[in-house]
Amino acid sequence: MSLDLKSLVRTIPDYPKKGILFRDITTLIEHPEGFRDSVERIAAAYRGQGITHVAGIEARGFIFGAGVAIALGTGFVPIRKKGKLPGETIGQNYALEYGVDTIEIHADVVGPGHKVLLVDDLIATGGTAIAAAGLLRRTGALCDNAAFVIDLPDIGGAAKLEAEGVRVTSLMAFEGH
Ligand SMILES: O=P(O)(O)OC[C@H]1O[C@H](OP(=O)(O)OP(=O)(O)O)[C@H](O)[C@@H]1O
Ligand SMILES: Nc1ncnc2[nH]cnc12
Repeated sequence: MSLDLKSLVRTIPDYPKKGILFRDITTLIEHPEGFRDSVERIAAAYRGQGITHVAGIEARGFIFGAGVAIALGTGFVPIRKKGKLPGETIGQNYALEYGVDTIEIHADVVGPGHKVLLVDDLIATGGTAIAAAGLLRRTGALCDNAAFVIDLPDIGGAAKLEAEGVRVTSLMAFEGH
């Protein structure tokens, strides 16, 4: 029988702000089969599709994105929070469910002819992922697929990302906020 990955995600109410139900993946990744199956199920959906790079969003997207890149045999592109990358960067501001932030990539890391799979742990408003896909596309790379461990469909981010022309998959969904 396949492992119930959703049961391994812990929910913590009122973190980091009152009213937020925080979906905590640390309990999923400390479970050996839970971590391995999460990565493998994402990778399985994209094998043979010509993905050249997996891009992961700091910080939780690095955990799953790096694993998926290894599983697919691709390079890994870190999408970092502002000021962390040493080379020339391009950046994008975005709004979070609970604040604002800026993400950056190296300007020369991917470009025309590359097909990038975006990976993150969770999509809520979609602000982070839309900013990330936009950054990758500004390089000339193709970014038409994004994979998440968790979707919060009632917040609507996955639908917004789809409307930007990015096909979205997720391993589980939590209803409500
Ligand atoms: O769909 P959105 O509303 O944009 O929210 C989703 C993003 O929020 C979380 O990251 P966070 O910015 O909290 O950073 P962290 O990974 O460093 O904890 C999560 O890991 C996603 O990247
Ligand atoms: N509800 C939530 N739980 C965990 N991470 C998040 N990032 C944005 N919203 C979140």
